[in-house]
Amino acid sequence: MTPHATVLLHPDFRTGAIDRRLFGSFVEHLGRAVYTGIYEPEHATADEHGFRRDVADLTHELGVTMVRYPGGNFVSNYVWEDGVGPVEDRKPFIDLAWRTVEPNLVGTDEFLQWAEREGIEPMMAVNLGTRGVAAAAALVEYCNGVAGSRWADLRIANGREEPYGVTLWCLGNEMDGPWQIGHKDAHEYGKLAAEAGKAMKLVDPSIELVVCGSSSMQMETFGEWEQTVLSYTYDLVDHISMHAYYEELDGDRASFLGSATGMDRFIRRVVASADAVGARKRSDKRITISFDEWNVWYLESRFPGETNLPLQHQPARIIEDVYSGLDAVVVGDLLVTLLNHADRVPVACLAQLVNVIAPIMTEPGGEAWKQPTFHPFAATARLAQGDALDVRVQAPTLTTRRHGDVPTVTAAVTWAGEPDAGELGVFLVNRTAEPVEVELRHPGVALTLGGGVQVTADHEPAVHGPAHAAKVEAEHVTTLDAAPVTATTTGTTTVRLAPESWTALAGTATLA
Ligand SMILES: O=[N+]([O-])c1ccc(O[C@@H]2O[C@@H](CO)[C@H](O)[C@H]2O)cc1
Repeated sequence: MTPHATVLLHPDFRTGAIDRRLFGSFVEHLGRAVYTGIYEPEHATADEHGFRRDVADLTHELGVTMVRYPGGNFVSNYVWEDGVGPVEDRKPFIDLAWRTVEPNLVGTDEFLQWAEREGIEPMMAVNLGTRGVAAAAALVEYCNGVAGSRWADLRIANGREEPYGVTLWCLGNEMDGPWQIGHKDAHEYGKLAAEAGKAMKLVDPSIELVVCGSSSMQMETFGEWEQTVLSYTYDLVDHISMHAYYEELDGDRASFLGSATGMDRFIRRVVASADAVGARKRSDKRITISFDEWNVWYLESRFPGETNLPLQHQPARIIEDVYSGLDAVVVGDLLVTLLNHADRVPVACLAQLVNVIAPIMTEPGGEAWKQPTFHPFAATARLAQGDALDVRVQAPTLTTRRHGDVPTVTAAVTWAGEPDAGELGVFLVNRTAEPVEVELRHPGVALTLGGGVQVTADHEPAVHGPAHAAKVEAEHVTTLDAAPVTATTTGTTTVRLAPESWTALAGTATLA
């Protein structure tokens, strides 16, 4: 039988090393991400610091390497000094981004110590909405400074002697978005980011800076924004941010299943925009991408919009999207795109970690459980090791309303180990409603595929709660003891993919 698609791979053709920070996530002071999410002192599993053990354990199982904090839109009106020092002296404030009274029980020290205890790298954001250069530099000094200066000494007085050594810093959040508190145009933001970033690196030259790119590819200022902002900051920053959320709109399943091709085009366009600035500057420096918000989010179809939110005095159930098996297939496919851009995307954050558009859900005082989207992320974080290979996929395309022509099959392959003997991770997506045969072509390479994980899409609306999540898991997430291989010859291995599915397989390979 003629294969539906072919995937050509060879270890001599590599895209780049997979930075472990690709498996980051995000905890914002938003809804129940912090309070009754990672932190709930009254919970049965809470540790001595008030953080939920069950959530931390699921975070480890998810394979999250890094967590971005404290926002998001929240950071653009956050006064970090109000969140440090004795808890009893801290004052609540109205967070304007999500119209919620923030009690300031968890702040910089509590978050950074949680991340440290859990072995997770923190990624911090500074407020460039309502604040500026001085507050940003002070926060870097508070986190990373040694004894003998004002803000470092304040940290020490607050009980933390050792600097935290936070490496990754976001210069604000989505500053192009009209919804952002302290929204700016590209020139205003570019100049402020350049000055804030300069000051922050003068405090600690070892930090890496992320400048804000566009909030989405649909923003009117997209492209122009990237080039203007980088014209001010190119020599200073390390990364430019990308944010993208995908959803099924108007029952357009084909477009939704093609989301990862939309993400791929978005990445290529941001790379082109950044490289255009570099070319103009005759610079050999390459700006990389921090894809620090990505996920499925039913934003347009279900989210009421921040300005309509009633003022909340308790952690509220804001944007607690419930995910389906279909959403999980798309999340797996988005990870395929990220792997295929390993050379330009070293940092990414699944937005978010818990309760808010999240793979982990909790009930206050109750259980914590996995959403269907948990599974492709966990399997990819586990199996994608070493380098991403530069694979060549040939597959028929189909035309979608939102993304134009998209391939019916996508693939990523990773190779860890020696140049002539590697452990493989093979990630394959079938976007069609029929099973397909995919021929892996590996000339000169002896390849053995083992087991893995398969996720299939469903046709049912997702229902909130652990019982439905468990049902989706039972029916649509399968541990494969063996790869679904249907034929082999020297140099080819054919696998069969279920309809609308994401499959991850482990393998071993040696040069023949
Ligand atoms: O497209 N939009 O309308 C849109 C609106 C808000 C928005 O916010 C971003 O997503 C929020 C949730 O992760 C983060 O706090 C923020 O950075 C991201 C996109």
